[in-house]
Amino acid sequence: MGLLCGKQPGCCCCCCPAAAAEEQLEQQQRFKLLLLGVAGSGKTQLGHLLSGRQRADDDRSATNGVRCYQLQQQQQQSEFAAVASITEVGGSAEMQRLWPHYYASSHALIYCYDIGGSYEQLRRSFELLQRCLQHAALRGKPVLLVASRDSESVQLYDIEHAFNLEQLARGSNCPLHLCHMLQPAQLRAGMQWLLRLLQAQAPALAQRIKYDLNLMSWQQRKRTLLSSSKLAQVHRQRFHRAHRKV
Ligand SMILES: Nc1nc2c(ncn2[C@@H]2O[C@H](COP(=O)(O)OP(=O)(O)OP(=O)(O)O)[C@@H](O)[C@H]2O)c(=O)[nH]1
Ligand SMILES: [Mg+2]
Repeated sequence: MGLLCGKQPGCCCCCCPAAAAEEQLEQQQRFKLLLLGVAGSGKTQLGHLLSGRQRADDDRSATNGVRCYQLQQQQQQSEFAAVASITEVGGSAEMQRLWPHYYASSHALIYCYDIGGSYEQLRRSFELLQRCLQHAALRGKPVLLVASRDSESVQLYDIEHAFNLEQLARGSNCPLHLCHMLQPAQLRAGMQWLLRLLQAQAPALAQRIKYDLNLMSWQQRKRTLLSSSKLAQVHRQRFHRAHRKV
């Protein structure tokens, strides 16, 4: 005879399969989005837009570290409810060194670029994106590519063709969608595309993130162990040399 839950039918304790399924569903619809792009590309601006927060007039400084935003999608506004936490990491050369630390725990990438920038600036920005997507912990994850600022002469399809973005996406196996930050309907459709994809891939992505995080912590432990054993070896060598001399 198995143990029965003593609570009312439909209760939400951990022993109910219904509660476990609900918890799993909840976890599946909570997504972590990483917001990257070169310095001044509009990440902080976009974070405020997506979270519906007003950016203070005196808040114009570069992000030195990370900034977090929350996005809540209600079921009434869309086919499903979802909560996304968005983490912006600063885009300066120094901050870019931090980026890889956030890849493994993220479900998807939102990448900002200034569409009004020169060809050279755009080329550098997409080269950087390519390097990000080649990282093992980002490969295959969905990417929302968001243009900031106005540019009457350049359209999204010009960018797509000039920088061969389709091939970039195929090369890293990352589904890619382009939109413009200053076009509310486009941005909304872009976020819908991203969240729908994340919802469809939620169980597989959850497994992948767990695996990548375990791998990361194991590699960290291995490095610590190796460096401490190296220290021990140096200590032994010193001792042996002194011993031989005697
Ligand atoms: N007019 C206009 N200004 C923008 C737009 N996007 C960003 N800006 C301005 O450009 C400046 C830099 O934008 P941020 O959003 O702070 O850039 P960031 O990518 O967060 O930069 P870092 O934090 O330094 O990596 C800010 O003063 C913004 O007000 C845009 O689409 N239009
Ligand atoms: Mg910023």
